[in-house]
Amino acid sequence: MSDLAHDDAVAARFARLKARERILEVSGLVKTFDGKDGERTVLGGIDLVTHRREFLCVVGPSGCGKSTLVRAIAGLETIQGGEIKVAGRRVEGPGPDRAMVFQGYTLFPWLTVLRNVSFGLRMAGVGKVEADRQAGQWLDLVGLEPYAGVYPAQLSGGMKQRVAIARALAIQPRILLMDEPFSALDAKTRARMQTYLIDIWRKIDVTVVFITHDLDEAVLLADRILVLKANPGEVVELMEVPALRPAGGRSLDDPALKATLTRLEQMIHRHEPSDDDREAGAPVVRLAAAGDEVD
Ligand SMILES: Nc1ncnc2c1ncn2[C@@H]1O[C@H](COP(=O)(O)OP(=O)(O)OP(=O)(O)O)[C@@H](O)[C@H]1O
Repeated sequence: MSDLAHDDAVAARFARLKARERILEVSGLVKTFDGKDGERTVLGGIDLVTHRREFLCVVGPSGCGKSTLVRAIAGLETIQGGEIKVAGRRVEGPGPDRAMVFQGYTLFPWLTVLRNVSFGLRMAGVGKVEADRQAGQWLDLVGLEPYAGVYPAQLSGGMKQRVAIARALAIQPRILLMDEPFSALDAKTRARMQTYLIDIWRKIDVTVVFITHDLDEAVLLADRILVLKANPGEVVELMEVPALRPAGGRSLDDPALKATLTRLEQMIHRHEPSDDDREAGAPVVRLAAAGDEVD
């Protein structure tokens, strides 16, 4: 594809995305916490619109409020200003239209894989036989049907996260909220999980909000990337990733993705905490950059 045809195809893709229904609308979101030195504003007025079936990544320095934002969308935090709407309805607390997957393995160790996945369905009043049938289908989707009868302790880290994804999706949420779900996994497993997740997301009607520290992961996965800065957490930019989704998945060799990555790194570098912040005891913040691994 020529550069121009590629740019046109990307523009058409974003036009289609933005024509879709608004699933998540965050306006003027303010979140404060009481600390020993008084009230601290963690999120200082966040505005964000995410469309149906969009894949949104959230990046920003440690402590900028990524988890707090996602927890607020989940309905797990009281907010001090603004509002959050999911499919047009104001969020007042947790609900089945939103499901979460965390970094740590949060499966119930005393339940089999199948029962872990059917748990939410049973809680929602679905009968045992039907809940198990549906759970089996979700396990099939994440490629773990053969492990239905085993216990989480018998699974690898990547498999546990696939079960956690199946469990979250089983209640058919509108939004899947993922807080650094792959960051405890080794690089190879993590790459495989990214591919699995994109395959699953393509097959079902769900909008993903995915927090990551890893900018490579963000450009490989996202339609758009929400870049936050810290103290207080505010939106720096909602960046469109100018790439299509080829059948074999995106590659960091794609010049458009390389350029996006460079721009992201520069943007985050500009918003890193100053020496004054560091001296004041704020956590030293940086994101791992491509080609900058420790050995
Ligand atoms: N329950 C709480 N009480 C007081 N302060 C809190 C609470 N939860 C979070 N904070 C503070 O709010 C700020 C934002 O935290 P949050 O975990 O949302 O950031 P983050 O961007 O997800 O960080 P990280 O990348 O390190 O996970 C931090 O300074 C944190 O200490």
